[in-house]
Amino acid sequence: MVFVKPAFKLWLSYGKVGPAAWTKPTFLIGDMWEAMRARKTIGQVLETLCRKNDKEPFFGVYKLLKPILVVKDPELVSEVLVKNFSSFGNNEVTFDGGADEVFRENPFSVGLDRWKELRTRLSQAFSPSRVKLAYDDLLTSSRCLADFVAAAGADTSQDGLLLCKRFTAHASARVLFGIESHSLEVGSEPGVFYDMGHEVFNGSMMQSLRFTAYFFFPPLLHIIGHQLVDWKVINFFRKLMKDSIEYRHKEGVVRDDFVSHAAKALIVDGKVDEAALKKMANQAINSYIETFETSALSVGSTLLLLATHPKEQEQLRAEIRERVKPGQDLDYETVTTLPFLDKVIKETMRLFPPADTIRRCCTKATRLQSASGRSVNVEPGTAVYIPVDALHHDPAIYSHPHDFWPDHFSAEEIASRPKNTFLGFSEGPRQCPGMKYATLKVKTAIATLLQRFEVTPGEQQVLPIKRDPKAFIINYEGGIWLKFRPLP
Ligand code: HEM
Repeated sequence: MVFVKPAFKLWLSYGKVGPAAWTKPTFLIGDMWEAMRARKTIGQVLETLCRKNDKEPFFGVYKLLKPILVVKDPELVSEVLVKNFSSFGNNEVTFDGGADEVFRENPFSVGLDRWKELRTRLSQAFSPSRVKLAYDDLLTSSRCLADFVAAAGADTSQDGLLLCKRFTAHASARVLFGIESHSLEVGSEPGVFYDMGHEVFNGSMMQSLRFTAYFFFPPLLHIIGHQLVDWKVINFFRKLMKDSIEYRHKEGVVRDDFVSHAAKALIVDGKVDEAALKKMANQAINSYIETFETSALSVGSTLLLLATHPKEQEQLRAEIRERVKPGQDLDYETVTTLPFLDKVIKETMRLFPPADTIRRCCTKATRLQSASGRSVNVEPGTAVYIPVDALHHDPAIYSHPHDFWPDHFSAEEIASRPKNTFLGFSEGPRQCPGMKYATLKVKTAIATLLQRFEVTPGEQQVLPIKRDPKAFIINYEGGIWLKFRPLP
């Protein structure tokens, strides 16, 4: 009690966040209880609090006893994410030191000292020219997805999320590890490559507990262990990478792809350098984890929105058919320059962003001052949250905040709203380094499917679509159910 009361008064003691901009948290529990019980997502909890603090550029909340500054004014969002990186460069939870072997090689989870090195390495691996190299593999996987969908027949309502995860597993096996997986083989189970990706976020009770602790109460990880990625998964991928690189080296296989670029640094005197392999495999595992759920969900969400918006679906198909005649190949230049496809994908990510909250930690004392004159001193160690859902659904920013309205991404609408208010991949130096690759993957899959099928909601689809707060990243109540009718 002696400790708790002052902790709850902390925002007031900062003096600058006045009572109006300070929520009244539940004693000991704070403001995130509904998110902790999976009744709402964190993004939804923050969105409700943002509406209550409509006039405030920022406000204080509590996650258990931890005070968090929520910044919602677009100018200040830019300050935190882009302009004042020296004060807000760190993510909320960092894993430097002895923690999880894989996660401590991920720019997302390390402090600024290591971040730069890891980030540079990853940005090179996913540079625009390397992403272009991945296109043939992405197209092959998209065609396999279309064949897989066709085999089920027009009357079958298919589990859209499972389909999309099978697709990302297939694409990642080709692009990141240079192997063929069986995850889109008609009549077969999704296979071990899929299972390993699925296991990361849907593994044992202990894994789920660790992920929950990672988001809500990181000190608990010191007691229950930091190992977020199971050793079984890590060892599987390390061996896979080693075998793939050794095979190419022995057989003299030369392909201009991700794996060949990785292999160049790994073979020393005709043998695989084990230490370098570990690093490279950790990077590939992280990339597989980053892409497995997020890309699958982006493809699945886009298909669901197109299935429930036939007019937009038809408009998109007409755009594709105008550029690609029947029987003609969908090439890289075409996929990356279809304007309506680009709008549809961004609009899907606006309505249902896979990352609904961006969490930073202040590293250098600074002062945030809004144009309205309100200001707050932010001390090192303070957690700062950007409420992505609230910004994406704000009627002051988007003309049709709760509708599927691809024209939100027309040149006029973009010019009429403040910068950095679309945060599907975030903004600034920590913006998602896989953005170009993930976007290409989603676009290729959607364009390939729409060329061949009309998509409609399956009978089990729960409508209207609502997010399922129990999902680790994003899902919808009852899941995603789709039917694919072949087109002439
Ligand atoms: C549709 C798919 C994806 C979405 C929606 C997505 C979204 C995001 C978002 C919102 C962030 C947070 C950025 C921030 O903290 O400001 C992020 C970070 C990150 N993403 Fe992605 N991502 C996707 C796919 C990928 C892929 C394919 C990779 C593989 C390279 C990847 C690697 C990362 C990494 C390493 C970070 C941390 C970056 C840093 O802290 O510097 N993501 N992503």
